[in-house]
Amino acid sequence: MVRAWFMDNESTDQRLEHHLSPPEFLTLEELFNSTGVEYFKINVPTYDSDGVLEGIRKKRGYSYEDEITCSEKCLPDYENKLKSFFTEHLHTDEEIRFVLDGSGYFDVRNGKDDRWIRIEVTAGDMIVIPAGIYHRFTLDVKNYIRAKRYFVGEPIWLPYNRPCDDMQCRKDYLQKLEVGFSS
Ligand SMILES: CSCCC(=O)C(=O)O
Ligand SMILES: [Fe+2]
Repeated sequence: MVRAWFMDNESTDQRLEHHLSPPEFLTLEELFNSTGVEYFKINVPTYDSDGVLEGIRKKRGYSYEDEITCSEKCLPDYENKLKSFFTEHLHTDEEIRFVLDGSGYFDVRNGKDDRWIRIEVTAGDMIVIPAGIYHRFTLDVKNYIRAKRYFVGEPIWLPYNRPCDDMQCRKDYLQKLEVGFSS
């Protein structure tokens, strides 16, 4: 079961869980309603043949796919990449990740009050981070994740660091936040 929770404001190691005291968790429905983040459970041993991932890809038009491994050994320019992943930013398109192995945290801003929500992802978790939402990523204390990345058309990975509130994708996102998300 994927978990999501509101973060504390401690400036200790970003790889720690950073729970409030007492911890305050969100359900997937609460996460979706307050951020637009979507979640799919995929069975890693059978995803190639069971049709679940294929169905999502077809329905959403994901035409591009590749794989990324984040570990000190496998990721070129590791330190700088991790720094930029964890710098608050947004994209003009969805950020789609399907975790094959390892684990990590995607942090997204709560729509209502801008609080950080931490989403823990492990093998079998597929998340879709909407265009225009402020977010960031960090490895956890195990320092390893392997994930597939998807994209509609030619991939654009460019991050726009906060603040970039004048961008059209940000305005579109805020509009969806106001009227409510629909998948
Ligand atoms: C789990 S994928 C690693 C993070 C990443 O690709 C990103 O933040 O863009
Ligand atoms: Fe991102």
